[in-house]
Amino acid sequence: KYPDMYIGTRPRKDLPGPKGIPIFGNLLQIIPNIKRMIFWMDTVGALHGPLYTFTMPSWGRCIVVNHPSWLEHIRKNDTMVYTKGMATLAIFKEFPGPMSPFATDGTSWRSCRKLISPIFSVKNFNIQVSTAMNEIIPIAVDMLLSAADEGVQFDWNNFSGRVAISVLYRMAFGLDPETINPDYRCLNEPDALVAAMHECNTTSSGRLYNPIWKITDKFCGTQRRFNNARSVLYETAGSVLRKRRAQLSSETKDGGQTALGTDFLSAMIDSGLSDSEICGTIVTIFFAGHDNFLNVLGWSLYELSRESNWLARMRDEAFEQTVSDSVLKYGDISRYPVHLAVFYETLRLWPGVPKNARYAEEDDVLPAVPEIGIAAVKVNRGDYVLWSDRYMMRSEIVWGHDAKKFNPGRFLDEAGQFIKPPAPKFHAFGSGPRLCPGAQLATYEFVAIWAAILPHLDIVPLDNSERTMKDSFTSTMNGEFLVEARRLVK
Ligand code: HEM
Repeated sequence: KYPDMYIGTRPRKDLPGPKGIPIFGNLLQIIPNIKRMIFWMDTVGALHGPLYTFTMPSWGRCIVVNHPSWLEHIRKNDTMVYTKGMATLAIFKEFPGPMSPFATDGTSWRSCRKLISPIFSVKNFNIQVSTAMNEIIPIAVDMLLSAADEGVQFDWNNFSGRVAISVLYRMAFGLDPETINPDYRCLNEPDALVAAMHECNTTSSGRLYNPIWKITDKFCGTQRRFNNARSVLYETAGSVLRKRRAQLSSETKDGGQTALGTDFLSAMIDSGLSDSEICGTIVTIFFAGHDNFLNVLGWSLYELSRESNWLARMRDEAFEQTVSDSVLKYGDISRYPVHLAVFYETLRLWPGVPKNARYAEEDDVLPAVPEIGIAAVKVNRGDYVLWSDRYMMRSEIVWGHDAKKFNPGRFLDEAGQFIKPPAPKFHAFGSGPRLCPGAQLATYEFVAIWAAILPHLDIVPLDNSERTMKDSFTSTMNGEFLVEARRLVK
């Protein structure tokens, strides 16, 4: 009954795809690729095109739908007709946790998005984000200058990860996590938060295509390491929250006005959220904001060091726009079209979530795509639809003949103004109801940090050869990215 597919799945003779074996479907092809699924999907996509199918335990029937027209349809119906599905939800419920929009669908998802909204809608968002950046950027630049003066080599990804944590921590709590300081030697100090983020992210993404992760993780010690790392994150959030609540209640007892402050924590306390809701939201923000910012800083340097004319244009823009030594404000980023174009182009080639999936709660039909000669596609209730932003955003069908080339110029008009690409053609921040709420924040962070570094420093990778990414939730660079910082001779 199941000649080439996983037991319980329905045959799909109308779709191409790699041939499986009875009962197990494509599991034997997937097992060696569990930790490199993105590359396996690239290889299978090169053979079968943008639409193909495979089956495996715990997921069942998977249909790969690598075209923006299908994504547009799926993502409009996200959280209701298409949900994350049990296989993925089980992983996200462990981390970032059950209170997170990543781990919920339908009405629970709506409540979780609401919990997170005070952060993105508070009136003084401009002030709190700009304040955090104003504090961290001078420290980061001083650290780079100290590395330049000593002529030391360091890992740019280590630097970027620490900047990412520092910015998030300051925005969340209005405090300095002391992850980075003006002396480059801080990069050699172990940092509990950075290590915990790394452990939670790597373990979670390694679970995605491992149908028996609950068993394997228990026996190889991963579960214990993961639990410890997750506790570090929740306890950090919990202890800052307890202190803040104690401070607020002593101010109230004294009969004074409580000064809530302008950080995310204050915004959430002010909206009446419970302790567990606040801690869950803070951990979600760390999960969502850390890796992606680290990655885009790394991949932008990688691309810019191979296309130095764009680096020169960014530097010219930074010199022209910088009127004083202060860090640019949140509202100033539209004056940096080249920085914006580089940010978007980096994310096009190295998207935030390179592969993703949804579970069909109902029977559905994906629209025909006549330009690639594909008729409407039936999706059965219980199927998973999978897509690879990496595949689509490097696809010549979607982005034209130079799709694989780093060319920020595609996002600039003739007058040099930035043109924001439409979603879901540009899908690095997702689309539909689950569109990334941190997109503007990340854009600002990117522009602010590069505009502060470039007038003072050259960051030079030691090895300019081609680099690859690891298979993880995000486009994480494989290995260290060793660089030297050099003071700019004016
Ligand atoms: C370059 C930086 C970033 C990129 C490329 C990025 C990308 C994405 C993508 C692709 C999604 C959709 C995932 C899905 O549909 O399954 C997403 C969701 C999300 N992002 Fe971002 N992100 C970035 C930065 C941030 C930051 C800085 C924050 C917050 C501080 C943030 C908060 C979130 C949240 C909370 C969600 C969950 C949305 C939901 O499921 O409703 N992101 N992000």
